[in-house]
This record gives sequence, structure tokens and C-alpha cells, in this order.
Amino acid sequence: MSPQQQQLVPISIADLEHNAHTTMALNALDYYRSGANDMQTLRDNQEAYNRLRLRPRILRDVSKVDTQTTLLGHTVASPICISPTAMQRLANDDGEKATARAAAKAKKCMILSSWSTTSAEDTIAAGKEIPVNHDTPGLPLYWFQLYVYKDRVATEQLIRRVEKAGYKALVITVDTPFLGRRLADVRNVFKLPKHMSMANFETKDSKVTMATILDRENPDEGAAEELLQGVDDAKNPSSEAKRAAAGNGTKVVRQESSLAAYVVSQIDPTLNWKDIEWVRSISKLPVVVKGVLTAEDAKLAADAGVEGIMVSNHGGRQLDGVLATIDALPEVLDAVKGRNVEVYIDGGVRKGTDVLKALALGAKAVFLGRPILWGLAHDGENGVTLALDLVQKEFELAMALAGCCKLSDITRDYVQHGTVSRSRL
Ligand SMILES: Cc1cc2nc3c(=O)[nH]c(=O)nc-3n(C[C@H](O)[C@H](O)[C@H](O)COP(=O)(O)O)c2cc1C
Ligand SMILES: CCCCC(=O)C(=O)O
Repeated sequence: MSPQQQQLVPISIADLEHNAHTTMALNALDYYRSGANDMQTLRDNQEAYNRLRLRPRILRDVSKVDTQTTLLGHTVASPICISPTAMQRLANDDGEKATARAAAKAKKCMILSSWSTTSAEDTIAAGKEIPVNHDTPGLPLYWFQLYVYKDRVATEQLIRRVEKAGYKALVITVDTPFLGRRLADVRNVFKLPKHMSMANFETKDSKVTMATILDRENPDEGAAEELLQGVDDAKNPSSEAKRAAAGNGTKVVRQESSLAAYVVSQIDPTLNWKDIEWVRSISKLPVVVKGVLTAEDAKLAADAGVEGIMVSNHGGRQLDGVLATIDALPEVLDAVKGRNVEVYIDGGVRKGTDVLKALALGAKAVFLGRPILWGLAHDGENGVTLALDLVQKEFELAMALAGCCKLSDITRDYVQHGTVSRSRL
């Protein structure tokens, strides 16, 4: 066995990733690990954390460290949370249920993807199976990530379902009018295995599986039209989209990957600020806009009255070449200073010191994408618990070593750009 293939006893997120690389099927592994195009932003998300340096304080009593915080009014045990990632059953058969249980145990916030392989109802029910430990503050918290479908009736139905199920916020992803170009997925002709489905779009009579709607040898051959037909047959919300495409004479562009074709057929690329208003007008749930990278858009988001902004570049999977999220965070925070909006960040967070740096720059919370998937692939619910615990423990240690006992101690003075000491600038 070459060193590459050896499993490690995981003591870091890097170890969990290493193990996933040795065990996962290539189709799924590539889908999870890829960034768009040259994967510049994917690499940069992590490297940008390494370019920041910490400025610790000493001789403070750090015997007790407290990480509890609130997210949109809900108390959770920690500012380390779970980003939405699609199709978690590719990593482990329990998929989203395992993640929900691990989130419940840790009293952390989990965002469920619209594109989950477990329904919104079944996912939250799995989390609720875990008895709550009332000795410590906080409760598990579930938010729902919304892709706005061309079919607004179906979008609204989904919102009603997640409200009823107990999700406490809608996280609208705004960086995916089309799918970024992930070369490995194109090469692999990525698709979901036949026994898995987009569980939120399943009806009593039919499952919306990639196998039923996307399975074909050559995805370039009439893909999008087949998709529209297929999804329509499955009573999925697309008949309106299909009519719209036919009615305005739009020719459906053929896509080179099945996922990209699905996005073209279903997700609304006309999405704009008016639609954010629309979502706010039909639901009382607070709204988080996910995918903000500039001061200009942060201001517009605050003007639109959203409760939260997630600084995100979709883990480097959409527009390659954008800023690392930790580098974009300061301008977003400056732009909404004094406004009533919480600012979160995801992308490239792998270590406790990354969390400390993000919070020092002003993020209210950080969200983990791939680390959760590597945990899932390692050992289902226990693997996610391990991933969360590793980063949590590293964060608590980093806080103590930097002289911080509670989150409000972590200020901008704890971090600096570059390696030159302040007095030499
Ligand atoms: C495999 C995979 C699937 C994802 N699916 C979704 C999704 O369904 N909705 C969404 O808003 N973001 C999705 N994302 C982006 C994540 O929410 C998050 O922004 C990103 O993974 C954070 O970067 P990290 O993986 O470096 O932690 C996905 C990311 C990955 C890696
Ligand atoms: C519309 C894309 C859904 C999955 C996703 O967000 C990703 O693969 O990054």
C-alpha cells in the first residue's frame, strides 16, 4: 500500500480529507473536492488564512473558555456552523440525517441544502431524535438553503414546508444563476447514483433522481430538453419553466454536464433584488443572502432588509478568480457597519486558528462545507461529530493561547495582514 492510500487516525480536518481521498468513489470525490476552472479561488480560500498573522495577548486567566453565541436570536454552543452541501448521501448512506444528528449533539447550526438527498422534514426529524442536554446553554438550530426555482409556485411550496418543519431561516444562494464549470465533473459525466434522489422534489408517485432525469451516455446530446421533459414527467416544478422557455422562443442551451443542465432547466437566472423582496413578502422567516463578496452588494443586501449576509464564493466552485472570502470580509463589514445585519463567512475554514482569524476580523460565525463531507465519508454521524469537535477544540485552544475567554474578547487587534510587525510599518 503506498503512503497515499494509507488511512490515518484522523486528528485534523486534513487527515479526514486525506482519508476521504483514499476511500470515496471518484465520481463523488471529484464532485465534492472540485472548484471551478483553474481552482484558483478554491486554493486561495485556504491560503488567505495562512497569510494572516495572529497578535496574542498574555497573562490573562484563560482557564475557562466560552464559545456560546447567538445567531439571529437563537443561542448555539459555538460560532462554528455547517454550510449547505448538496447530496450528502454520496458520502455516507445516512447523509443529511447523520449531519443533522451531529449538529444536534453539538448544539450547532446546520444549513440544509435545497439539493439534499434526504427531505427537509426527514432531516430535521433525525436531529430531533437526539436528546437535548439542558446542562449547557443553547439548542440545535436548522436553517434551510433555498435555490429559487423558475417555478415560483413550487418555490413557495418548499418555503411553506420548511417553515412547518421548523427551519428558522432561509438562506438564499445568490451566486448560482448557472453552475460554475468544474472540469472533473464534466470529464466524469457526474450524476447521482440511481437509488438516490433530490428528496425535496419527490412526489408520492415519482422520485426525481438524476438517474431518471439525467442518466445518459453523452450529456451533450439534447440534455436540457430531455431534462425538462423528464422533470415534467416526474411532476417536478418545471412545466411553467418549460412553457416560458418555449413561449419566448428561448432555445435551451445544451450543457456539457448533467448538473449544469439541471440548473439551466430549473434554477432562475433572472433572480434579482426584487425576488429577495418577494421571498421576504411571503415568509416571516429571516433571510440570509449567501454569496456576497463586495461592499456594493453588502449595502444593497442591508437596504433590502435581509437579516444576514454570508460572505461566500461557494467554496471556489462558481466564479473562479474572485477574492478569497477572508479577504473580502473586511469590505463587506465596513459597508454594513451600524446596520442591523449579521455577517457570516464560509470557504477554506479548516482549523481553529482560521475561526479565530475570521471572528477577529468581525465575522459573527463561520460555516464549514467540505470538512463536514470528509467527516461524513469517514464515519457518518460519528465522523461529522469528529470533524466539528476537532475544529471546536482547536478553536478553544487558539482562543486560550491568544488570551481570549469569550467571543467578545476577540477583536480586530488579534489579527494582521502579512508578516511584518506593526512597529516596522
Ligand atoms: C459538494 C458541495 C456541494 C455544495 N452544495 C451547495 C448547495 O447545495 N447550496 C449552496 O448554497 N452551496 C453549496 N455548496 C457551497 C457550500 O455551501 C459552501 O459555500 C462551501 O463549501 C464553503 O467552502 P468550504 O468547502 O471550503 O468550507 C456546496 C459545496 C460543496 C463542496
Ligand atoms: C445548483 C448547484 C447545486 C449544488 C451546488 O451548489 C454545488 O455543487 O456547488
